[in-house]
Amino acid sequence: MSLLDVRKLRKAYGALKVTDDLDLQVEEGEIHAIIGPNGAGKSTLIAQLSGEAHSDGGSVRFAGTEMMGMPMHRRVRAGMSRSFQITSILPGFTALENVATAAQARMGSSFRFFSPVAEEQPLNDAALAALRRVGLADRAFFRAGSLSHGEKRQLELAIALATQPRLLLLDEPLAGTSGQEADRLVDVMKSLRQELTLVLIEHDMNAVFSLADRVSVLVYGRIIATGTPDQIRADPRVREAYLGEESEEGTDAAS
Ligand SMILES: Nc1ncnc2c1ncn2[C@@H]1O[C@H](COP(=O)(O)OP(=O)(O)OP(=O)(O)O)[C@@H](O)[C@H]1O
Repeated sequence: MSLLDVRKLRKAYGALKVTDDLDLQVEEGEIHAIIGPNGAGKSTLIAQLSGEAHSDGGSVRFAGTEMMGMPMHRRVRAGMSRSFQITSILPGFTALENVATAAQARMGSSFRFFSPVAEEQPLNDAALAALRRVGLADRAFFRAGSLSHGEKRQLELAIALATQPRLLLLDEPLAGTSGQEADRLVDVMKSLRQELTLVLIEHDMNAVFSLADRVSVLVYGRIIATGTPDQIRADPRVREAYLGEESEEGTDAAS
């Protein structure tokens, strides 16, 4: 049984079918990248999986349980969490406070790790562990606003990790980073493979092909191919629909 089993997922904006009977299977422990041209529906898919966006139909089974109709905080408690954009970080609060408060808010106050609210130590311990996990422990007491762009992206990861997910959904975790910052984030994601399953949307093809165990290609709201990076590179349907000649040079084919 796949950890995440998506069948016939649908969502339309008026006449525009953004996800169109989409099927996707994600296996436990893998890093699964979703690539596709601009406007293919990647962000919408992540929002539908996390419960942030309503779906018109279909099934999203996570660890054997149907998630459709469940609000986001219940999916988080079930073990499915997504990272949020830098804009959700509170610049005047420390990195530690950001992780602790955001994780608590996402799970609701009744979650076992973070209740009762009056008892802050377990909350701070969990937040610190998450910061350590992404290599940001030495910035725990720095104001989030003073962190570099790459560190803010690490902080986003820590916030998502503090909810102790079994499956982590990442929407462009490398956006806006380059060089060493991107390399550091790729290393952090690789190290997470041992303990959780990652689904990520990413435009940086070099990162995708070095990081992912499997890649799914989304075009016009449907997954047209799933396979290892080598299989995807060699797939004529993918080349025709999406990758084109740019992939041969290892450039960013999606932007
Ligand atoms: N709230 C909305 N209302 C109407 N149309 C929307 C809405 N959100 C997204 N769309 C449309 O749905 C399509 C898919 O958008 P989405 O952002 O999911 O694509 P994407 O693959 O993530 O694109 P990109 O790679 O550019 O981020 C686009 O045509 C977009 O214009």
